[in-house]
This record gives sequence, structure tokens and C-alpha cells, in this order.
Amino acid sequence: MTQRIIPIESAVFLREEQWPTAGIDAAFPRKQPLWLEIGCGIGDFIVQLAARHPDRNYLAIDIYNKGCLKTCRRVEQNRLDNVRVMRAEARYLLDRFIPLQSLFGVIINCPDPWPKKRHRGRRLVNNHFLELLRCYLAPGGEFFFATDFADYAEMVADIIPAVTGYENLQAAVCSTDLGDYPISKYMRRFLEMGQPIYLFHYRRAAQLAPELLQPPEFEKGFRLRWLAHG
Ligand SMILES: C[S@@+](CC[C@H](N)C(=O)[O-])C[C@H]1O[C@@H](n2cnc3c(N)ncnc32)[C@H](O)[C@@H]1O
Repeated sequence: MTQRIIPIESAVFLREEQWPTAGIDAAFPRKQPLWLEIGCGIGDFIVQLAARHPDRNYLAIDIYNKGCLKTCRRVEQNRLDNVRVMRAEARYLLDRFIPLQSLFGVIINCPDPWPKKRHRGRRLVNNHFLELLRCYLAPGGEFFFATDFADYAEMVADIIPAVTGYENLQAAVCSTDLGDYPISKYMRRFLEMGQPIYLFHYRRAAQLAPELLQPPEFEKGFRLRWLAHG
């Protein structure tokens, strides 16, 4: 589906060509640990988290132009100086821009569930993605994954224990007790319908063999289709 691209003029929006040659720290007023939210939607989650943690920098990305626009507006309305927004595909961003072992945290909330069996291969979080992400997480870097879709939770619960380098920070493989985890638009929608959100909280192991820190090739069939419309 072609997106109607609305130009984003916000000062918190970062275009690819504006990525600082000195590195992403230069895009923020303070050099602080960098966290990444993938698929930020309308930005309601990131503004809550960034307000709680002014001592972290957050990069919020989405492939959805209008979502980026709304996220920028929310960041500005909340006067947060520790959030930057970029329209980018997650794997492309990691590959092109993010230094290896540099992310202190990565968050993915309610990614597209691809409910049909024949479309499961399109899910973002899979074995390949976890191996890729492992290379960009700093030692001890945290990974949060929340999904409303039980089948997606089951799939990740099956694969993540077998991916070397991730340590579970919860008693069970995932939990429906969200504690003080901020609630995103999609999470709220499902919670209000009485449905659970499955939350995973892992961290990258402190020590990893060098061969586990070599990013795998893009998956066969991976295309940056959205770029054609950007
Ligand atoms: C179902 S929405 C959830 C939005 C938000 N996280 C929430 O919980 O309210 C999924 C979002 O992920 C974005 N998205 C999907 N695949 C992506 C990818 N590969 N890279 C970046 N964003 C992606 C979509 O554009 C969409 O805005």
C-alpha cells in the first residue's frame, strides 16, 4: 500500500541524510545511553518512557510517515529533548546506521502480528532478527518485546531461549503482568477488550564469542519496499 507522505518539519525528526557523521549522540543535547523503539506508532509509549528517563536518549522509528509525524508532535508537546524520530525500517537502520554493540535497550510493542499462517514469515521478530539484534545490543543491553497476539508470543517464547546470548530477566519466559511498563495505543486497545499483553524482558549477555557478534546477511526476500514511496 502506498503511503501519502506528509513532509515532517519538526526539529526532533531526523532524516537519513541528517544522520550526524560524528554519530547519533551529536543529534541530542546530551551524550547518554541510546535506546531504540522500533515501530513507535503514534509515539504515546515513547513520550511516557522518555519523561521517566531523562538520562537516556531515545530513537523512535517507524516506517509509517503519519505515525512519525504524530510522534514528533507528541515529543514536542511534552517538551522532551531526549527523543529523536526517524522514518526507517528496523533492519535497514541497524545495518546502515547503528554501531555494533551500542544500544542500551531496544523496545518493540505490538508489532504487526501477521495472523495468517502463510504470512508468519513476515513477522519482524524471528530467529534471524534476534541474531541480528544481538550484534547491536551493548553488553547487558535490554530487549523488551510486547505482543497482544498469543501465537506471536508462543513463537517468540519457543525461539528466544535457544538463541545464544539472551538472558531472561523475568521468572517465566514472558509475563502478562505489565507492572509499571508504559501502555501504548495498541496495548491499551487490547487491554480494554480484556485481552492480555505478553511481555518479554531479556538482556544481552555481557560476554559473547566474536562470531556471535557478526550480523547475519539480510533474510532472503527482504526488500525495502517502503523506500520506493519515501
Ligand atoms: C501494530 S502497530 C503498533 C504501534 C505501537 N508500537 C503501539 O503499540 O501502539 C506496528 C507499527 O510498527 C511499524 N512497523 C512495522 N514493521 C516495521 C519495521 N520493519 N520497521 C519499523 N517499523 C515497523 C508499523 O508501521 C506500525 O506503526
